[in-house]
Amino acid sequence: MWGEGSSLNIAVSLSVPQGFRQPKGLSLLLVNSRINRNKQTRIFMEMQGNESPTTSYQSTINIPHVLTVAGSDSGAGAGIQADLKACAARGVYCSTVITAVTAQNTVGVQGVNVVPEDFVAEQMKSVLSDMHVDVVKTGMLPSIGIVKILHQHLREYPVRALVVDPVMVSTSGDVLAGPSVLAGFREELLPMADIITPNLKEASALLDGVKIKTVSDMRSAAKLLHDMGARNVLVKGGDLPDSLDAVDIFFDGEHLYELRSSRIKTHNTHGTGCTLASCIAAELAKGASMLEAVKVAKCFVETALDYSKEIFIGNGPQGPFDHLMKLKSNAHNSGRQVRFNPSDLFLYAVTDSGMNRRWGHSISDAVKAAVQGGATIVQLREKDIETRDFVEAAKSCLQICRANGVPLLINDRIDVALACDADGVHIGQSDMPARTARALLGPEKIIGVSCKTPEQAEQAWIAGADYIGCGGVYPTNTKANNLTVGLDGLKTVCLASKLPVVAIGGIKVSNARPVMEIGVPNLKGVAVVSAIFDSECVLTETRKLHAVLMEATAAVK
Ligand SMILES: Cc1ncc(COP(=O)(O)OP(=O)(O)O)c(N)n1
Ligand SMILES: Cc1ncsc1CCOP(=O)(O)O
Ligand SMILES: [Mg+2]
Repeated sequence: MWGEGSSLNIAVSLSVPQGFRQPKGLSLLLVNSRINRNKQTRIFMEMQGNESPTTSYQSTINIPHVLTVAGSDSGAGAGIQADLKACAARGVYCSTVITAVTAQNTVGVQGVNVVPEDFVAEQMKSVLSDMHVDVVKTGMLPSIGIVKILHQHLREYPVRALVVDPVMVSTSGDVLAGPSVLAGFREELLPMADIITPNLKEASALLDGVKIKTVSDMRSAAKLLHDMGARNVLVKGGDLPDSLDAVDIFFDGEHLYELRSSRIKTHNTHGTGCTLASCIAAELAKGASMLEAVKVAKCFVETALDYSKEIFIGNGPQGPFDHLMKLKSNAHNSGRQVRFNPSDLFLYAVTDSGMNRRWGHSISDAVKAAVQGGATIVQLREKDIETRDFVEAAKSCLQICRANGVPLLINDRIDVALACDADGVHIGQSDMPARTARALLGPEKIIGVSCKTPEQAEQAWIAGADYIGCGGVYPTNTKANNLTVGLDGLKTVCLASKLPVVAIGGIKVSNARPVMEIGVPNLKGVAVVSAIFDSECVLTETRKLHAVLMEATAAVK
């Protein structure tokens, strides 16, 4: 149902009368648009041309849509309520088929009332026969009959992807689906699932009680579940004993990925599984690849957990977290499709207003030349510019960068990054903490942090950064009082860092090669200011540096 590179689900269909052919000189004109009751944007178009009369036709754009088939949680931390909030936070429409109503709070599950099977079927038909659903996500499926109904409906109304969260036991330990449902999962749902997201207990139950106690066990479990028919498997290691990190294993049938992040110390974890699966579904509905969807979903959950550490709802041991309160991400509106690719760090161009003034270059002309010369990422480091001018310059640079598929980051200024919807920020040890920047920017934006020591690199990773900048590798005049760490210091930080690294400080055509050749796989490139911007022809200097980096990488391989 789902494949890498599936396109975004914006379909514009134009219905014209049978036998209609567009006459010469006739054009389509968008004259009006509005959202109707069925969440479709209706676009009214008119045919205009020499010939009269003018004819009106209608066209539709579908909004990404997830259907969740799950149980209701009266405490609203998990189940249908979590799914609705997760989809809303990710900017996706969510319809619901309720399979059971639970009386539940932060203490546990006090009661379960299973919805009659024929009424589950009726809800499913109502939604699927009327609305365009991109992705179906399943949660609590309390009976084998309901599993079968779901199976039948998915055959009758195929969707682009099926995300199966095999809910069996609540976080409080209450059983939500008995052993008979297990057979249904194995026989009916796994072979249809584009991804299945079991926790350790669920993975073990699906595999006839096999013990899963280590990351290596998780890897084997992911492979076995894949063999049972699921196209992709995410085994969640939240319950892994003695693990300081949150480790999940993702297997796409070919590659195993170990997705690691720091474990967030909080009791407010009720509903994380439902939220994660719904976020994956939402990202798939928007057109992301499976791995990208999983990574964004994991980052979203971590950020929400971190910012809900202090909230207090209910008196039980496991509270809900807040999907929306402090996550003000507008990233789903962003023009970039891909979040962050470490290879973007290859030739990292950092602007400097003083240098541009000296050579009579505008910021956008300098950025354009750098991008044309081969820069793979751009950072606007404008230390002495009015905020208003900064935002304007950033907007025009963003257009240039977007047109060339190059990410644009803002140095220091999270407000400017938000104002122009830049792709991310670069922050130093005395700038805003990376964790706070992440909460403000949301899970999709790129965050880079300057680090000179292994400890700082560890902290950057814990805080949710995407890469680190390490330097000054060589002495520099561009940044005052900057400690030089040298090639050895760079290597030490790279070896300690779980994140990709870009080297910075005094790097130019004549000395870039030894940097690229330090022989550490996570050193992904060099960041330069004066080497390219302190020159009359930014294009030529960038090209020269690009050639040196290419040679150095070819020699290393
Ligand atoms: C890629 C990259 N690495 C390091 C820095 C330095 O950032 P910071 O330490 O915050 O210093 P300023 O650049 O703000 O003076 C960077 N900008 N980019
Ligand atoms: C911003 C920064 N951070 C560490 S060194 C440095 C300046 C790099 O500039 P240049 O490439 O001109 O040496
Ligand atoms: Mg800074």
